[in-house]
Amino acid sequence: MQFSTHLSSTVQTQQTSHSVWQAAVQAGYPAAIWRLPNRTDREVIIDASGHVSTVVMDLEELPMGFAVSPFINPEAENTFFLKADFYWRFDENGTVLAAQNKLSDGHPAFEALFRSEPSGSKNETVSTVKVIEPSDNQQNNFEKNVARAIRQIERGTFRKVVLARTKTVRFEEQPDIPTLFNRLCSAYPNAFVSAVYLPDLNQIWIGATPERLVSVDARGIFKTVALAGTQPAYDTEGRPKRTMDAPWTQKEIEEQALVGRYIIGCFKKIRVREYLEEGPRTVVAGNLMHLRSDYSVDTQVLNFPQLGTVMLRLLHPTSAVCGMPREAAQEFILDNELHPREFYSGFLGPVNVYQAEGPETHLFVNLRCMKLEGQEGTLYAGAGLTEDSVPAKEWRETELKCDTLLSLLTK
Ligand SMILES: C=C(O[C@H]1C=CC=C(C(=O)O)[C@@H]1O)C(=O)O
Repeated sequence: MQFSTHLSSTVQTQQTSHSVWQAAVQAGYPAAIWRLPNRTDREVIIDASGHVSTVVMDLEELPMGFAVSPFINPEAENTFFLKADFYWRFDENGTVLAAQNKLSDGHPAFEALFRSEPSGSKNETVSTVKVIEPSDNQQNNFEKNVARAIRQIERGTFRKVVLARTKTVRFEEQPDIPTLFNRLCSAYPNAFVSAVYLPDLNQIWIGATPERLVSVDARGIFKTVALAGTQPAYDTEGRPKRTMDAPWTQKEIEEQALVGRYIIGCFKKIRVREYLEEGPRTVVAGNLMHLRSDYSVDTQVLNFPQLGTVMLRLLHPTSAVCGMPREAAQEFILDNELHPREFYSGFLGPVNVYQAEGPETHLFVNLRCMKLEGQEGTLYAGAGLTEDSVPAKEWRETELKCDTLLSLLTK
């Protein structure tokens, strides 16, 4: 799809990622801001329809936009999609590198979004936050659920399940999302950092996830990963551990291997044998370390341009967030978890966004994230369980995962 590169000069050159985000939220337009792993530029999309519609994820057909999927989304047919009516790319200092606009002159969104002068970077602080510490009851319930899951694993109902929990925080006033976003970008350079405003739901989701679900770059290279196993990235004295020294238990090796086997099973289903597998290796994700295997396929050599779409439908939800076998694990999650996951452990990311060489899609699993509704934030974290799981250790693991965001909120 081609874009007009025209934007009124005020819109094109004077905006910052801060000001366009604020303008969209104030005017009630869906907006997404993101930074890809190991990149410095930030990208922003605003949907000028004022609503987020749902689409079937067909990467071949979809226009440029930003996808947000809930955890429960069979065949990815019910995915929220922000159309790129406005698109900007900024460098890390906020200079506009590219700006595109799909609307005709005089569209009411121009007026609503940019009627005032760009406000610049006002209020670059995150308001004071009160963490509602989980009660013993919450911890007990989670650990009871873990024990219940282990019994089901021993009975053979499933081999692995991922159980999640929430943690609530209250802000004195709505936090400044672009500031929080910038903090996440600086703290987690190899994460996918994003914030999405969904006015219909009155929610903002913000996070820094380490898990790529499906990417197809401009050269047609498909990528996915098998990520699992968790340990702190720092030793007890607070010194960073060396990845080569990270000790992994049999439980964690098996947990990650199950995710890898699941991905290979998906390739087998569609008779793709020409995939490259690298790893598993230890990777750092903020305050944590994981085991990760990387998979890639050259879709052009294979003459299989739909691979991204086909794999997305097969992969989501992977056994890194659901379990194995998938159906039994999902049933257990729906029956036992105390909070609906909503967009946590769904996927999100840019779709068909033009880069120098052509359109690219980069979808990530929505982990290490927070839902913000007014002044209340809900953090989500899950832990992969196998028969060797210890309930108290799994709770501790979810606490560490919540810290990825919490440590930056309480800074
Ligand atoms: C489910 C989460 O993490 C997944 C990704 C990496 C490691 C995981 C684990 O060790 O359990 C989880 O499978 C989460 O962060 O909420």
